[in-house]
Amino acid sequence: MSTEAGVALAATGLGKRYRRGWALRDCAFELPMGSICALVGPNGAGKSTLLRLVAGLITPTEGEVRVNQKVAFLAQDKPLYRRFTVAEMLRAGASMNPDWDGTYASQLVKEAGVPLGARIGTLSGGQRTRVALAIALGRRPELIMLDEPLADLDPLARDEVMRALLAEAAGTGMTVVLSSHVLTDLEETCDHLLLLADGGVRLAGPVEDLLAQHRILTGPAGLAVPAESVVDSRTTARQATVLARTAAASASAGWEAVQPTLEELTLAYLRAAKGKAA
Ligand SMILES: Nc1ncnc2c1ncn2[C@@H]1O[C@H](COP(=O)(O)OP(=O)(O)OP(=O)(O)O)[C@@H](O)[C@H]1O
Repeated sequence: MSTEAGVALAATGLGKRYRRGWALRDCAFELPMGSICALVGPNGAGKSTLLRLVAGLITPTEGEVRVNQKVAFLAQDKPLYRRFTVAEMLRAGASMNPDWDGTYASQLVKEAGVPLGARIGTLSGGQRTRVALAIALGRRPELIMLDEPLADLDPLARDEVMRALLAEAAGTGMTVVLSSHVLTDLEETCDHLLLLADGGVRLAGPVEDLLAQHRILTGPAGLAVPAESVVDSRTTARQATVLARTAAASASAGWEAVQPTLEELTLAYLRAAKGKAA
């Protein structure tokens, strides 16, 4: 592990066991301050558990996670009171957070075009998310974690929420951890990746480095695969497609090698994890 300076959060040997078994085990990674990190993994991989551990809502069974920044957490169910008006919800935010920046939270709500007098229950999914985001940001966090914030939003609302979030991050230098199943939402926005499967870290690091360390190889079916570095391989009657670790794989005879996109890289690791679990 490198020095703590510039590190937003760092996990070592982190594990959480519920009554039914381990949800997360032997988890180690480090996230630099100011990074925008995609947290991905199949259902039940441990993403929410990890975010809840970082937020301090649950305690680790083993290991530790060190958090060096002031955290806000936007949970999957976006806890907002349906009968409250937006203004009442903002006041509730103020009463629950001693270092609340009310002017800032109200400004974010106004920028989102959400009327302060509207009841939460009458808002669209996108508007509700913007209010929940404004309340999370009203604490002026240095690190914000969002658990599938875009899940129930249409593409336009997803785009708007994402833009609002990234504008905040760019303006403040805030670290962002964003869990999502929609890989295309993450492709253009995230500079770090944390991929979990079966309660373990499968891939972690700067996106640029991870992409540079992998190649997609395509070649005729039956060609000898560079076995030691294969993450995932698929074959049709004519063609084999392999995701291989290390750029050295590009030298393998007969294969055409290109750097994967983030979506291709992530899908290959998710497929590989599913294959192992099956
Ligand atoms: N409070 C809890 N009590 C018992 N088991 C739990 C609890 N929370 C999560 N689990 C279990 O821990 C494992 C990891 O769950 P978690 O919700 O962290 O996964 P996830 O990656 O966020 O999944 P999803 O993508 O479906 O939201 C699952 O097997 C889940 O059933």
